[in-house]
Amino acid sequence: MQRWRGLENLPGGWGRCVVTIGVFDGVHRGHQQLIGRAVRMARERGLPCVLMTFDPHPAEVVRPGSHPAQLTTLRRRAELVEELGVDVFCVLPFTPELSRVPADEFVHEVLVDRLHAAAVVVGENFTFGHRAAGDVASLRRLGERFGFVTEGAGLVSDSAEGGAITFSSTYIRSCVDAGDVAAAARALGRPHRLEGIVVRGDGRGRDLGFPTANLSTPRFAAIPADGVYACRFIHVGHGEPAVTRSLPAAVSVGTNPTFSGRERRVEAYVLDVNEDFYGERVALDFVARLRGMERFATTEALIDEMRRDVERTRQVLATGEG
Ligand SMILES: Cc1cc2nc3c(=O)[nH]c(=O)nc-3n(C[C@H](O)[C@H](O)[C@H](O)COP(=O)(O)O)c2cc1C
Ligand SMILES: Nc1ncnc2c1ncn2[C@@H]1O[C@H](COP(=O)(O)OP(=O)(O)O)[C@@H](O)[C@H]1O
Repeated sequence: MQRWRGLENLPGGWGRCVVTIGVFDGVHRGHQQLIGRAVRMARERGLPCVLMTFDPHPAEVVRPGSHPAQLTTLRRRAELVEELGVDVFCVLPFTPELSRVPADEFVHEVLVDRLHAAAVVVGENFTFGHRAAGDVASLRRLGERFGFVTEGAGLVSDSAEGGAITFSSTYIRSCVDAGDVAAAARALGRPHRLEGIVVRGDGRGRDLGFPTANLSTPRFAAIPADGVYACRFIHVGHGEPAVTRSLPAAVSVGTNPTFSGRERRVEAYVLDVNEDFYGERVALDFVARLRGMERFATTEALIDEMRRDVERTRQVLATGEG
């Protein structure tokens, strides 16, 4: 998969392509169907499939301070869409100028002049251009004029829930925010992943018998509600070839009220290992919520509960999808 930032450096002799456009935060099951459709159309026509996305999130540019919690970093989004068969991951820097480009001008300049779109695939609720004036109908009209096909794909619902839940990034953010990581995983088609770098904490964990890797997370990362979770701890080794390990972990999200902490922390006790993770880039896949964050009267009571958390983590990950 090629990765482009902006449209200034397209390869020479760039021909036609199939384009799908969106923020695609989470690359959830609805996104997966849409992208799958674009990839199939591209294959049928013998053309490359270009996925166009934006950075930063358009909401932040249109209404500063309104950046939604981010389900996937740009790097993770690229990884996930590559698995779906996308040929080009194209990131358009979303600037105030771009937000003011009228819909028809965006189509003409970006989709037609630059990308030479033969087909454009978007969700049926897709809007674009200044004041979100462009929609699937206007895209279709412009496509007839400029010679590309438009496909407005239907939104995908969860059949297990009787179609009551339509998959969307907003719905998944609310699941994560409420700590319902199982519902988030159903909508994503995989557990919600939080990435981070391991930093120093208060140096207390080891004395408790549970050293924890404290994660420093990206600025807008979607962090599950305070509580204790069974997770998979993902660590990519430094060897050649790099080996990725997925280890069971009991994870605490919260301010450590037992010790009257103030900062909200994400800490992972990785089961059955004793290893230095400081400075490492790691990730947590949130599989199940075990309980809420509690303030214990004594350190011993906390330790007893952590032992139970570890046992439940073992059980959940042995029987579940983890
Ligand atoms: C599985 C697990 C469950 C935890 N549950 C709680 C809890 O309910 N209440 C609390 O105050 N701290 C809880 N903690 C956080 C500990 O207080 C924290 O790991 C300890 O203070 C070490 O902090 P440090 O890594 O900054 O040294 C939990 C930690 C783990 C790993
Ligand atoms: N099983 C383990 N799970 C998590 N971290 C571990 C484990 N074994 C060793 N460590 C290391 O110990 C550190 C945590 O020790 P801890 O006493 O909790 O200090 P801190 O407060 O700095 O996190 C981790 O950052 C990691 O480098």
